[in-house]
Amino acid sequence: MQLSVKGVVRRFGPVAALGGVDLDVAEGEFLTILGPSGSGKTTLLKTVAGFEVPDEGAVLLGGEDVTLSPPRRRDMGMVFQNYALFPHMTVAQNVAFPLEMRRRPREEIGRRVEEALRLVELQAFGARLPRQLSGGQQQRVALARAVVFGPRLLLLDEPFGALDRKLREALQLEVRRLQRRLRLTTLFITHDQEEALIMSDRIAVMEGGRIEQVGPPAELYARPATRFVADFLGESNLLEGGLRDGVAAVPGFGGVPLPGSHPPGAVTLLLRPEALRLAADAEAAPCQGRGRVVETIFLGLSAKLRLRMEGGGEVLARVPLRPSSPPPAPEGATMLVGFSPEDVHVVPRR
Ligand SMILES: Nc1ncnc2c1ncn2[C@@H]1O[C@H](COP(=O)(O)OP(=O)(O)OP(=O)(O)O)[C@@H](O)[C@H]1O
Repeated sequence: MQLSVKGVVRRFGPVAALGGVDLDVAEGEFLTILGPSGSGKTTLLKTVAGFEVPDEGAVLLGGEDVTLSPPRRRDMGMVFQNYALFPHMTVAQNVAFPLEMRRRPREEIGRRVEEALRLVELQAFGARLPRQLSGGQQQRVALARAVVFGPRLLLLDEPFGALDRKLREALQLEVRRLQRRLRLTTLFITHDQEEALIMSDRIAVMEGGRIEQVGPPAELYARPATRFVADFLGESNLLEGGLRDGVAAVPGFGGVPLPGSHPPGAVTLLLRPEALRLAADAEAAPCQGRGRVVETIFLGLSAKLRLRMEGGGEVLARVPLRPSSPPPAPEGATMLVGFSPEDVHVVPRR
């Protein structure tokens, strides 16, 4: 169901955990709140869930003002990182719990629990106790319990935080498939930018109790609206330069002619590591400089190189590797570094 957060402020003494948040989540959308620790993600989620009452502003669910409704009236499904299952209840009893609370008929409960367990591929585990399951299986039970009653909204707060990487990746895809299949409007919280990029229809980047930018992953990655977003989402080279007549003077690279029109003055240019070309690959690049490799990190599919530019500054380059590629350049090597101005994004200043 459609969710609107309007001008929400939440203060804890002198701290404004939320400093005026506006956010719309469309019906069926998977929206991720991404931000560093302390940026206000959990406070925002709690406000939506009804565990926090905002000092100002409103929360609307399907157009209905629920700002003052208690959590149980909001009909939201929730999964938290440590949202423990009831340890003394079986898996099936855990999943049945929200239906029991709603006093659904026995026959319906049996049918829905079975359906929900099938959705998370745990139909054979109904009789087990939570402690007889792995961490990933427990989170799948929590997920089944969150969706079994057909919630109006699904809230996920770092639900994979405690799991190892492989399991995390498998569950990310599983949650996404389930969310699409049930067309559940979902608010997901993470501080992991990679996870946000993988899962979301849109991402809202939070910092200091405010939303810095909201948009589809590819848009935020390619055209961040602030320096913070550019830096937080993905890896970045943020080059400072002076702009005159459409050409930015960037240390290490000389003049960079910028596409589009920009007022003269100081500019910040974003250049993603994969936009940089090295050595022979850089020969045809319109913007060039020379750099000395100060660090090489082999990553399997690619290599990451940190280069100190002649003329000042450091850049990070990422070069794809094939099985037949020669090993990436060793530390100490000096090489041509180039890029094309089309791959540059001018980060707006505010
Ligand atoms: N109950 C509270 N009392 C006082 N301050 C609080 C309370 N809850 C949150 N805060 C403060 O509000 C700010 C936002 O906290 P919040 O937990 O929402 O951040 P977060 O982005 O979820 O962080 P994390 O990723 O570490 O969970 C922080 O400065 C935090 O210290």
